[in-house]
Amino acid sequence: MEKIKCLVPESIKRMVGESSDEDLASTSSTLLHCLLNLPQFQQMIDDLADSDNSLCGKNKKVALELKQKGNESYLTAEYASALASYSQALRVAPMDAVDMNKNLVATLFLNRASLFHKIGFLTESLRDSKRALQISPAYAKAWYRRGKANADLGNFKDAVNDFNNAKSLELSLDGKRHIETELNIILERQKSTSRKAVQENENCFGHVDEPHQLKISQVSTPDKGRGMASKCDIPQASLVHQEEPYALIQAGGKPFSNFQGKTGTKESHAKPVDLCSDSNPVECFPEHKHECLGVNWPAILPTDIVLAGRILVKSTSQRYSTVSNVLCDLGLSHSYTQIDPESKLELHIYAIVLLCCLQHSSGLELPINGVSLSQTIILMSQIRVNSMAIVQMKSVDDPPDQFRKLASNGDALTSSLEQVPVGQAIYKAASLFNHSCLPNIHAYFLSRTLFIRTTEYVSTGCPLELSYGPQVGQLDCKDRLRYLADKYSFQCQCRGCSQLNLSDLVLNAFCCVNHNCAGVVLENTIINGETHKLNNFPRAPEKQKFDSQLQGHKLNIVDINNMASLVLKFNNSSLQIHPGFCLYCGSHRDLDTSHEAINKAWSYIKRLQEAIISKYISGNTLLDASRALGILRSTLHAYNKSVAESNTITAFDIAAQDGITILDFYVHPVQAEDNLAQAFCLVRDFHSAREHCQESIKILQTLYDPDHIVIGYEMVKLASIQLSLDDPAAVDSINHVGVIFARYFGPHVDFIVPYQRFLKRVAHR
Ligand SMILES: C[S@@+](CC[C@H](N)C(=O)[O-])C[C@H]1O[C@@H](n2cnc3c(N)ncnc32)[C@H](O)[C@@H]1O
Repeated sequence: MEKIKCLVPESIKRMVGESSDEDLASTSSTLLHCLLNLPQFQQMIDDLADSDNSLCGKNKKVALELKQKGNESYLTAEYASALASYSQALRVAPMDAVDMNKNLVATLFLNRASLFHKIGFLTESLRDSKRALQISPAYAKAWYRRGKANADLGNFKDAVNDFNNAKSLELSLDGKRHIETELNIILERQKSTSRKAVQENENCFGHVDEPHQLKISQVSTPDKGRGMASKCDIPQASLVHQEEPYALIQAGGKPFSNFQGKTGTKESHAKPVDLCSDSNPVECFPEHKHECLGVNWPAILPTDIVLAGRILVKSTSQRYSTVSNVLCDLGLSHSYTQIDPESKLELHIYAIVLLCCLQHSSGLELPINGVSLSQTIILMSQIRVNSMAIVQMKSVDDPPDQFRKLASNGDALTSSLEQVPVGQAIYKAASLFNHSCLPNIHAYFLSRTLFIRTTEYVSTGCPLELSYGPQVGQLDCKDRLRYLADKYSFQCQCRGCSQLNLSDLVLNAFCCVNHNCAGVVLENTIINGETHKLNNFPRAPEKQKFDSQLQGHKLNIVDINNMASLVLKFNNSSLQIHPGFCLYCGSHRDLDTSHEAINKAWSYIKRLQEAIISKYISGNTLLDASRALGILRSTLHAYNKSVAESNTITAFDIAAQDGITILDFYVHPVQAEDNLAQAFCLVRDFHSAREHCQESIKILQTLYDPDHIVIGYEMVKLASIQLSLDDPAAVDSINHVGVIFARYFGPHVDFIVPYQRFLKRVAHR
């Protein structure tokens, strides 16, 4: 891409960079003309779309390495990475390669089928085991896997047939016995439950009794375009929306500058594979040929572009359907005109590349001209703003086993309940939900189905808004605004970015030089954002301050308001904010000197981190780091996020002072709180681990709201540490976890957070 960009003449770059959506037909055809005359461009299309010129090429050795990598990732529950490795292996594995007496491609399909089953993608699991059987019809494990998928999909008759085939093909006696046992279980299930009931309970994850979609309607807003609002008062944790994807692909692909799906979680860099929503995906989407016939573009181009390709193929393969029909039908918003010139050029080039690839490899009957290109660019711009990353909880292993393992090691569970992206999709109706940094709804997925639930009581007429990524408590206002402008090209108008809130004031603040004062001192960059809020909403801050964040949490309002009045002094109707001056008592802090001190302190702490990685910690390194911590604590505000992060170091500090070597412990700032608890657990200092967890929960409750999901994740850790200490307070923590997760996932909590079931049982005992 970079090479091609460099070959585009400056005049065309300028024209494309300045274009609006109305100019697209002419800008794209000018660029098309230019690129088609470049031999380098022709070569690129050949490399991407011609299987003989395959960039990756078929290579058994590479396929075996990727298979091994996939197996390792699978074992460590790195499911997104395992999925990417198996899919890449499938692309490069020669069709006739043999590995351990089995066809390699069939084995890879089988491994991926097991993985899909694990993460709840039953249709994909069924499809991949079918593919394995097409290649190796006598593959007992593939029959067994297909039987498992069929059983969980409620297709009991097929499942029984598959298990019988597996049993007759299986050579080992143990294997036969195992299949026999599972077969009996399935026969029992078939007998005891009607097929309909099974489908409702398992395939639909038990949500059938829950009414939804009655309570919301589409509205038009002055500052955010169309949006969704409540038609009646909606209680907390109500299901307000449920939807299947319009188009879907596994998340990731090459990171494409600004182009990522909105998610609220991490972004994936896995390669795209096919996760189709159709029952017969291979036939429906010719680009799927890439997996076994060696076309490269779906593996090379960014996921958003491949998703656009999928929609184009789908639209043109349906009779009477055209791209403009699809654009009309989707009716999605886009922000082409607002995006930066560089991204506009990339979109133009990708549109040309995509249509050329589709024509070469899929026989797409779509002329490549200004009209089709401008439609493709609009489609890509829509995907950019509206696609969603499908995420699954990483730890989906049987929780009791994990706990048993931990218990037998004498450790507590401190692994985070991390979410991993497994797909990227367009949900047509859900695209109408606007963003808020203080969201009142929460989106989650069961397999590919999207669910949206209220996380607080929503009164009639209120907008229903979810977070596209950043939230109050996680980033300060300026960083959230920058993120949303970069990724989605809009200036956020949500209540979190337009009203004062405590988090934004303390997240990156300095403390007051006066030791008896808990007020905050802000820098210019933060003040600009906060003044913007005050200018836009000039009412007295007391009235609008933190209540909106705290609806439904009356007990804590008093605490947080007390905190708020401690950090800043409300001055009737105005708030005077000046860089370097305490918002409460007005004392002055020299910010330049403070910055110098902090940078120096961080350099000592980084040295300690390096020492920990090298597993040699000298006394001096420790002493310097401890002093540095003191400086950080006396310079930054107590609720500054970096102070919380610097606590991590204390863990190592104490551990190392106790003469304990910390093995294989890698410090990553983003996982600092996790690391801290884990470090204490590693050195069997569960009391300190508990203290840290409680402290970090206290900070997080102030930065977010007291029952935010982030606190739920921390509470799981606290509960597991308390269980290790036989601390009866574990029951309260577990109950609190239950309250928080029920708020976000309603009755689906057991599917999303399997630990929850186990924790509840322990609490009950
Ligand atoms: C996924 S769409 C949401 C539906 C959209 N409002 C519509 O009319 O189709 C995202 C777009 O909505 C607008 N939007 C969503 N949340 C917003 C917010 N908090 N502030 C300003 N604009 C917002 C932006 O234009 C953004 O690109």
